[in-house]
Amino acid sequence: MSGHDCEACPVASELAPMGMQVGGVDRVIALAGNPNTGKSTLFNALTGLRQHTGNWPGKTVTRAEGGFAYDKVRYKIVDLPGTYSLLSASQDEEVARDFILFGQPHAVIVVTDASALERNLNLVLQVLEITDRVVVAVNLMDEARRKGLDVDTRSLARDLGVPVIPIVARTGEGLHALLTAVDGVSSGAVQTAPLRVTGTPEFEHAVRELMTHIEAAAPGVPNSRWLAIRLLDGDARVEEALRTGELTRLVSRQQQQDVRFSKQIALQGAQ
Ligand SMILES: Nc1nc2c(ncn2[C@@H]2O[C@H](COP(=O)(O)OP(=O)(O)OP(=O)(O)O)[C@@H](O)[C@H]2O)c(=O)[nH]1
Ligand SMILES: [Mg+2]
Repeated sequence: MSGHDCEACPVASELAPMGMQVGGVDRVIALAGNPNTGKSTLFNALTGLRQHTGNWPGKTVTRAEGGFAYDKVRYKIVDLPGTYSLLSASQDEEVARDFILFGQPHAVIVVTDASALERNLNLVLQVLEITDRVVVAVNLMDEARRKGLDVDTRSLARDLGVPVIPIVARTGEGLHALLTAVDGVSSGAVQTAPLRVTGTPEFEHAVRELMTHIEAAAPGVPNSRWLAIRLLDGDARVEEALRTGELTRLVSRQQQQDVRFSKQIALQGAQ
């Protein structure tokens, strides 16, 4: 991979207003997950001491961001607040949701607790509704093993349609496999097929109708289904993004980014 500077890449213009500095990095990734699943431990394991904290603009929620390089790719990693949902019921949830949706990170690692997977999957599914660039890290595998729990990450990966990697963030076990998956998903080389939850026929009908309107208003929008569901729920932030044209601007940037990825992959293939 070349020493591409993300200052000039499309994602930079979305991240700058969020107070992010993206100079000198190739890709931006985010860590999401329920509280206490080991996100910060993983963040520290990946970044060492190269981390900064600050507040989200206008919000009191603390943000930690840092950098690391893996396989010659320079990553910026953002540790999102721990949340049980992304429905913007609290500032933490809004920050995490807005970053995943509007910050458009190249990949989101959802950190889960191996001993409480079922409960953690709720958030995984919500993230999958927004983006297909997801890697699930099943953390605290040491604790699960101690409790005699067997986690079938292969079946889970097949069912969720995204890579699922067992790790022990505290000791670094599984981090190479995790970063290999992150590389594949964030470069676009690995295409995921995320599981999406469906509702009653009436609900699906309403969603489809709204999707048509959203896609007409913002052609090529990558997550019109999620946006439609949020609109049905009366989500003011999504409504505003549609009304102000913010979504349309995001779509054109996303398309430029996809072209950039294709070029990168072609270049890598030619080397
Ligand atoms: N045994 C074990 N403990 C871990 C592992 N990863 C994290 N922990 C511990 O789990 C606790 C929570 O870890 P954090 O990294 O603070 O979790 P978090 O997701 O950042 O928590 P919030 O920021 O509150 O959402 C800490 O006591 C960690 O030391 C692991 O792989 N194994
Ligand atoms: Mg934390």
